[in-house]
Amino acid sequence: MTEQQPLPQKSFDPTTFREKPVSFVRRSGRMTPSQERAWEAHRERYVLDIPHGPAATSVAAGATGDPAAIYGRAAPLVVEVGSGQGHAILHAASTRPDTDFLAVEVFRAGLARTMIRAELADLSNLRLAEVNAPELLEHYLPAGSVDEIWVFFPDPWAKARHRKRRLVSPDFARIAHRALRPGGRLRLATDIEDYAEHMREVLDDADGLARDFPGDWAERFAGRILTAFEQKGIDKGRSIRDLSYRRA
Ligand SMILES: C[S@@+](CC[C@H](N)C(=O)[O-])C[C@H]1O[C@@H](n2cnc3c(N)ncnc32)[C@H](O)[C@@H]1O
Repeated sequence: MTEQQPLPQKSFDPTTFREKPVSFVRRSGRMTPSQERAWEAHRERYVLDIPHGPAATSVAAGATGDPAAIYGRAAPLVVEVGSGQGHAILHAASTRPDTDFLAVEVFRAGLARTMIRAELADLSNLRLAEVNAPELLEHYLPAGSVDEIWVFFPDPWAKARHRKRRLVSPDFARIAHRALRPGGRLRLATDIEDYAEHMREVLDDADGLARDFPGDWAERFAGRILTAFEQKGIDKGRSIRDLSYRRA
């Protein structure tokens, strides 16, 4: 009798396993020696110590954070999803000392750059989180605790088979609605026309979020500085589309 061979199994990788598709492919995260040094020296001051779940950038079940305890005061909170190198949030944190800011990014070298500039400016109203942003907004932060969520130039995932990875989805709209306080805002910008239209369609349909602009697109949000990333889009002749939604 021949023994039946087991079918080859896909191996289970606990560092990438998740229930839902994510909007990023984690880059190597390799840092320069000076970024490594800064990361070690200042992570305690700036990086939230969030317990991870099954994936390296997930939020462990039951992990929560209290903004008043994190910043040592009660102040409006702005969360930037996918802060990249931190240009927008560093500018905002240094010009608005009465507001607290949280940069959420899965790319550690980007966070290290943000941290170096935060430390140079001695910013006490900025923190960094190295996690998948939707999980932080859905589980870690208390419901109604965020004044503004910023999503500037999210990865477009242009190919049809990758669309499910787009950050802005009906599920994200629900998560943003939960995290925002009543009257809070979700601000977005992109240089990819098709993604701009997708975002507007999804968010127009979302329960509890209302368009906060007349006409087709929002005005450029004055607090959003021009980043190198945006400049590249402009150089390619792309239109920059802003959107703004208010939580009922
Ligand atoms: C195209 S870049 C834009 C960066 C920045 N907002 C800017 O305008 O320069 C998108 C960034 O979002 C980050 N990102 C994508 N999905 C994310 C997620 N689910 N959680 C946290 N960061 C994410 C990526 O690592 C990447 O750095």
